[in-house]
Amino acid sequence: IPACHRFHTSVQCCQEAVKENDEGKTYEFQAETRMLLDIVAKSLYSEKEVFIRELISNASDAIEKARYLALQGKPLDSTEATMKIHITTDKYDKTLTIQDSGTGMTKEELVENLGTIARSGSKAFIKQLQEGGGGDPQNIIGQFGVGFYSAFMVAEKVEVYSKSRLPGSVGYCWSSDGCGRYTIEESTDVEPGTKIICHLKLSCREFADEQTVKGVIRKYSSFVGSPIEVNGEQANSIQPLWLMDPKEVSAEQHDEFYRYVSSSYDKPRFTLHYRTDAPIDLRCVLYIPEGKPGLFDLHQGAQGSVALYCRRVLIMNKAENVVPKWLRFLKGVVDSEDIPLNLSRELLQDSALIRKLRTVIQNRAIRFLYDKSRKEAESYSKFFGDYGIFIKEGILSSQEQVEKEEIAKLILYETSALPPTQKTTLPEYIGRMTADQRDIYYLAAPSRELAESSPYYESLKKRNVEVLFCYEPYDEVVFMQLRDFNSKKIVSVEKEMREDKDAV
Ligand SMILES: Nc1nc(Cl)c2cnn(Cc3ccc(Br)cc3F)c2n1
Repeated sequence: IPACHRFHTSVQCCQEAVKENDEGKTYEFQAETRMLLDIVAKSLYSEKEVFIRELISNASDAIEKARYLALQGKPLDSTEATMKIHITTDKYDKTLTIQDSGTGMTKEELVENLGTIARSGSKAFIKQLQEGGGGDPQNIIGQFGVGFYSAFMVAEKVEVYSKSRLPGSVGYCWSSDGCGRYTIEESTDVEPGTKIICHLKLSCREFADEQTVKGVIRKYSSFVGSPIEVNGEQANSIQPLWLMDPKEVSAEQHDEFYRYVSSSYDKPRFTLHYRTDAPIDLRCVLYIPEGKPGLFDLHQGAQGSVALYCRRVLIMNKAENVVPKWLRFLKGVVDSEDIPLNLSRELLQDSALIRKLRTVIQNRAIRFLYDKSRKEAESYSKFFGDYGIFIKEGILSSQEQVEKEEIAKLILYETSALPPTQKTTLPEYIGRMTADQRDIYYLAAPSRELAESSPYYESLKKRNVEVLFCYEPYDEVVFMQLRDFNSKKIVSVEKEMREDKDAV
């Protein structure tokens, strides 16, 4: 036991007051630690069920660590059998037990992993939390241990049996009711690793039901690295496609994964599978559906269907802010290690991290689609026919000219330079401009016939100047909003002619 616990002197003791009592030592949490743990246990999470995700994540990390140590040549029976997470439910005792054969905890770690919070400037963190700041408090709550405390959202008592795999370690039993006091004592016949028994509150007894637990695992932990068994039956199985090398993944695997993430029965029209580690760690698989968007999908408020993961663990299954609104037709998974694992819904809303993620994804999606418009003009044109409305919305809703022009690279229009139904992009129009032409011209008309017979068009035709045709009122608004592209003015032929006439 660290010195300060033995000789209880107010100056030295950094952590807990120690009171002797018959069944071993009872510790008190320091005030800050207790405040933070109360926040974690009461308000940090939007849904209580995430405690299962947190405990599984800690168990999985502990197994990963043990696997890593084994690779380092430390003596360890790293047979696959022990590398499982065993979950058992008992409806009669109202308990949920999660056991792992990971590295386990020493007595110090059992105490430290919760106590470190007090030392890592929790006052500032608590203030930030209480002010609801959108900051990224990755330092503390992403850390090992605090997620554990979410168990007290549903448990009136939690027992932790743990034995470290360090040679010569003995097993301990840590127990607490989550109200600031805990006991810790040596315990015999503890397996190496950690076993956590949650004695559920009466109001949370649903988590002693096997089907409920399996449902929560399927929702958040389908892709966790270690096999998870619930009452002896495997409960997670799906391969995290996004972590695989893009070249290794077959079209069939994408079809199956697409159906899983989009809970629909069609296939992906386009698949964007990529990873980057700068400016942020990001692995993602994004799909554009074969099917046309439904009226509901068009709806501004329609929830995106991109799920946000952190290290294979689901954080949010309809992460609205991860992709920009105009890309809400994308479906798939975004996984970033830079997201603190157990951030709640509220904290994720508009954090700087999410904004960075969104920008990276938007730029990559634009580049991907622009490539498609050049390499697969036919399928891109079909895509634009079905989804162009979203892209035009993107131009109208974006705040910066640079971003507007980036998105504008994706729009297709009919043009006087190509036969009817063939379309061009703005960059292609510019590629055909003659040296003396300064502006990009467009003409709004209800149809091609009317456009070509318009007097405005006649004069430009004579001067052999290319004119873009737009038949929807919406398109005209897009051009008026866009104003410039690639430092060329976008000019309506009508206005141009009127000014000339006025000028004459
Ligand atoms: N499963 C597992 N395995 C390992 Cl190695 C660790 C390390 N920290 N934690 C979180 C934690 C921290 C303090 C207490 Br008390 C309990 C608890 F689960 C772990 N959980």
